[in-house]
Amino acid sequence: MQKSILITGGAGFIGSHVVRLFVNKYPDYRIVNLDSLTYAGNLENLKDIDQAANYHFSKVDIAHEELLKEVFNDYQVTEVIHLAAESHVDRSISDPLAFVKTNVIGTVNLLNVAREFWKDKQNHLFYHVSTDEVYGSLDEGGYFTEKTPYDPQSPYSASKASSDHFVRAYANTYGLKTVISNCSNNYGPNQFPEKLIPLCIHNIKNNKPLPVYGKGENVRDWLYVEDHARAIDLIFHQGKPGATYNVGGFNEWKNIDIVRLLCKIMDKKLGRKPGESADLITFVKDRAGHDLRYAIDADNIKNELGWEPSLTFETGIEKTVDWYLNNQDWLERVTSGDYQKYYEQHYG
Ligand SMILES: Cc1cn([C@H]2C[C@H](O)[C@@H](COP(=O)(O)OP(=O)(O)O[C@H]3O[C@H](C)C(=O)[C@H](O)[C@H]3O)O2)c(=O)[nH]c1=O
Repeated sequence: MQKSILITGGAGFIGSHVVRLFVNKYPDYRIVNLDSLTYAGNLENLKDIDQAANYHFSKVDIAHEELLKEVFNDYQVTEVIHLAAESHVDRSISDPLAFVKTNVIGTVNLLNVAREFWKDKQNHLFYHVSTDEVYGSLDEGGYFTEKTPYDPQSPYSASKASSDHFVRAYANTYGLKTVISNCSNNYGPNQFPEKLIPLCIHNIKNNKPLPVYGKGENVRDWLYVEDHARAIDLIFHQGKPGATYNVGGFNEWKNIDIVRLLCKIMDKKLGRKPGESADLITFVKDRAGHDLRYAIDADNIKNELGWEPSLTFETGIEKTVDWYLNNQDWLERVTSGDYQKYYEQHYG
């Protein structure tokens, strides 16, 4: 094996796309997917590659240092791509400690195990996959660059900012070779339907209200998840040690416009009258401390590593809607919580 890469959170949304890309593209790498299978982690997301010779799965929580040590030892881990995280802002508002436990303590555990296990630190890489939310909230103008000061506003973004700081502190203090990327909102197949896009697709299909927070004026920059996975591949192989890379789609949308677009696409696909699904739009109480706008300047990764989004938003959103409509059973299973049982019966 050329490399033995531990990918944490590999059963989650972004993680599963990264695991698939690495397993298929690098048959000479051992890919170890480490995931505690919380509500948002689902091995069914990987059923197309889980029989591959270079794929391994380990059900471990990153908050459990002793078990992490065993995994490093069993698989002789040479690199880490760390994606495991609690990621939903609304959940962080109702349960901040869960975010501290996984995103902060879990990351520090992982850093500790890596720095103890890797004797020659410069031969190994610890890659932390993070979020643009660490930069805070923009008003109408400007973009987040790699130099924008951190200004996290939610318990979720505070926990991710903290984990970014720990990664940099371990590079500075212990000589760990690290890299960090901060990405904008992802969309695509396998996203848990608590997030805006899959939630709306699910609710439109089932004629349920589409909850738009506040006036729907908040802006997000959307990137197709496979394009994010491609960026992670490039950064992992070619990123400068110690560097930060911002990843984004140059694709800003107000929430209300995204929801209206989804209604329009789904009206057509479901054979509904134009405007029928939009009747489901329901303005609800705003998210506490709701960040107004995120927008990434992704010029640095473009100039340095030659990365750009490969899909237009029109293509990506069509593919995404089609995926959820063709995978209604997946949606039903993840929303009912039955998917673990289903996976064990079918693939376990
Ligand atoms: C679930 C939901 C959301 N919204 C609004 C709230 C946001 O302004 C926008 C997107 O919300 P969502 O929760 O899907 O994603 P963000 O809060 O922007 O955060 C996401 O993108 C970043 C980069 C991460 O790092 C997070 O992990 C990821 O969850 O729609 C609504 O109006 N109604 C709803 O029901």
